Amino acid sequence: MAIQRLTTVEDYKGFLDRFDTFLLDCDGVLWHGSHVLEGILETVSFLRSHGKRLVFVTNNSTLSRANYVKKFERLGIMAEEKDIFSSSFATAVYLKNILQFPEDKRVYVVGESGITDELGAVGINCVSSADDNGVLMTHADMGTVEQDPTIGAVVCGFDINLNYRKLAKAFTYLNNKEQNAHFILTNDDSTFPAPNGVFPGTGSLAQPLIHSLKRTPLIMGKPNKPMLDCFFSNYHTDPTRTCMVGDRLDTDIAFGANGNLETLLVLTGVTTEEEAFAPSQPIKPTFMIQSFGDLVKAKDA
Ligand SMILES: O=C(O)[C@H](O)[C@H](O)COP(=O)(O)O
Repeated sequence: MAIQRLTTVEDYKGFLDRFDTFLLDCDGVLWHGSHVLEGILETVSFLRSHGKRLVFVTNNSTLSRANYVKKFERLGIMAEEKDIFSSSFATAVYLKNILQFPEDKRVYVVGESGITDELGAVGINCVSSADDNGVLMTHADMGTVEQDPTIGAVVCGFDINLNYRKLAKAFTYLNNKEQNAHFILTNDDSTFPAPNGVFPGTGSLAQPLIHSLKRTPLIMGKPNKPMLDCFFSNYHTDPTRTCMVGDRLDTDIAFGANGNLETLLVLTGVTTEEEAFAPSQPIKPTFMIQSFGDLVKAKDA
């Protein structure tokens, strides 16, 4: 099916009339870091005033839902925890409900507070790697990294303070065949969208572990099945009236397509128009728009 390009006020109005619920990716759609993209605040208010439901679906694991609420508020967007669905939350739900993670085991977290907070909120004991932030490792230290029999899983998310000491610990826990700890990535994004371009993302940061262990981790985030299953068990939306909006074909648009939803690609993030239209591109959005913030122009229709 050809991608429907939305460019006129009539296109925007026709598009909005088709849906009641929008699942919105965050980085690259709403904001870059702490910079809200043009027209987003107005579009969010306009959609809500017309009874549209907005759910924010993000692979970014660095904040808990409680802290996302604060971030949204700081940026001028009202949101409640129930409106936010993140890869950290999905990881916590998965460990608790699907793996029934044992109470006497702990999770070693290579990542930021979003993961430890969400795991803690469902009663899972964590060992945060944040204690090793900025702690350099020497060759002599290599003999000091010890096994920890209480570790039942290692969860890796985005970690701006990733270092060799954290990798050495995660490797040691995961390499113990008897312990057989679960290996979970919050998401597999190759790049991380920032205000001035893209940087290595969670999937790239986890490569040293994947390569050295020769183990395939379970990947929670978009577009993978665990996130999808977790989403549909937590939110009951009519799939025919729900649209997934994102800036990446390989995560957001694939996520929507895997859930049989229609999709809208925005061009304010990672995927370019050329990539989306490339004949060799297997993942195609239903719709494409320059920016989600353009939709407020439907007011004038
Ligand atoms: O590497 C990452 O963690 C991701 O690139 C990033 O956090 C993506 O978040 P999203 O676009 O799903 O909001």
